[in-house]
This record gives sequence, C-alpha cells and structure tokens, in this order.
Amino acid sequence: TRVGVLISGTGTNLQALIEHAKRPSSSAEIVVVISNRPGVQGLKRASLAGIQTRVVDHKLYGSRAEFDGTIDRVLEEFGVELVCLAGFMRILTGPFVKKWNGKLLNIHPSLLPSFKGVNAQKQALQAGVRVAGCTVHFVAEEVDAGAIIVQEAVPVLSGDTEESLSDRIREAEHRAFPAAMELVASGAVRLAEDGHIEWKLKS
Ligand SMILES: Nc1nc2ccc(CNc3ccc(C(=O)NCCCC(=O)O)cc3)cc2c(=O)[nH]1
Ligand SMILES: N[C@@H]1O[C@H](COP(=O)(O)O)[C@@H](O)[C@H]1O
Repeated sequence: TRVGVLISGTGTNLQALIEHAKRPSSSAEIVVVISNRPGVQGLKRASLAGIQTRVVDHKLYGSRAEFDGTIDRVLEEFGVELVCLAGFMRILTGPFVKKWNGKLLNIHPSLLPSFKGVNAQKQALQAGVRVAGCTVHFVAEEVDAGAIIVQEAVPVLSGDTEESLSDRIREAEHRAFPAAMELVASGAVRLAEDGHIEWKLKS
C-alpha cells in the first residue's frame, strides 16, 4: 500500500513509520512526505530515508479549500492509497476528509474520547488521571472524533510534568502508529460503511 505522510514539525512519529515500513514484511511503502511548514526536521528525516518530500505552505493559500486541494493533488501525483497525519497541525476541510474517508489516519496523544484538541497531555495532568496514552483513529470531519483503530495506555507517575508525560506518551505513539498503519495497509482493519471499525478476523 502506497502511503503518504503529512507532517508539521519534528517528525518522530514519521521516523517510527519509516522504520516500520522498511521491514520486508510490511504492507506499507511510504512514497511521499508533505509538510505545511518549510525547513522542519521531519523533512530531513524523509530525505535521509530516500523518500520524496513536498512543502505545501498553508500561508501561501487564500483558503483552506485551496490548501487542501493542493495537498490532494500531490497525494494523487504519487498514487497514494493511505494517508497518515503525523504531528500535522492543520484542520482539514470536509470535502478532503470525505474523499479520503477510511484512508486517513491520525495519532492523538490521549485515550480518546478523553482530552480532545491541543495540549491533551496537559489536560490529562490537570484532570488528575492515573492512566494516559495515545490513540490512532480514522480522521472524521469532527476533530479527534473518528473511529478508533489502536490505543496504548501509559501510567501517569507522581511528579510527572507535561514534558515527562509527553515523552512517555510519545514512546507509546511510536508503537501504536506503525501498528495501526500496518493493520489498515494490510487490509486487516477497515472502516465499514456505517462508520465502525471492521476487523478481517483470521478464519
Ligand atoms: N477534519 C479533521 N481534520 C484534522 C486535521 C488534523 C488533525 C490532527 N490533530 C489536530 C487536532 C487539533 C488541531 C487544532 O485545533 N489546531 C489549531 C488550529 C489549526 C488550524 O487553524 O487549522 C490540529 C490538529 C485531526 C483532524 C480531524 O480529526 N478532523
Ligand atoms: N500528533 C501529535 O504531534 C506531536 C508531534 O509529533 P512528531 O512531530 O514528533 O511526530 C505528537 O505528540 C503527536 O501526538
């Protein structure tokens, strides 16, 4: 399965996806990395891995529709079949999400549906939860509300700061995202018509 990865920054999740896709047993082949910001470390990671990169700078577009349309054209140019949002920080428009429905994955640093939106780790600390984690979900128009594919829990430890908790969650992300990408790329999991997750159970 030809995979496109959208990033906005560091790209540690991208790095985890790259390393997973390198395995001969993987069904995923990352064919392009698109960033909405120039010069970010994620672009260097892609180039080092021999993956083509494109920058689609949202500041250069008059509307979200035009920005998303350009992203879509790049994905089509590379024959992408599955899109992973890896630290991608722009909200995508309805038409784009509809077109890629069931082919668009996102990683969020909380156990959804708890703590949607930005600074999820901080929300968890402020809520005093003892278990936190990350979620990989299909992207729906409503932000952070799509069908859940994989989750991984991590403990919240006494003395945790937003940084120490984020680091622990990020290690879980680097396992959960490749696992979810593989499940969808291999056809083991798909998004059913009614919006629920469908597993192709081993016969
Ligand atoms: N329609 C749809 N699109 C998304 C785009 C990115 C992400 C990644 N997680 C994100 C979750 C939240 C945000 C956010 O609120 N950023 C501040 C506003 C930035 C902007 O103005 O664009 C960004 C990405 C998830 C979604 C999603 O669940 N649904
Ligand atoms: N989606 C969120 O974006 C952050 C940055 O990820 P990365 O750029 O290091 O992959 C991660 O915390 C992830 O949960």
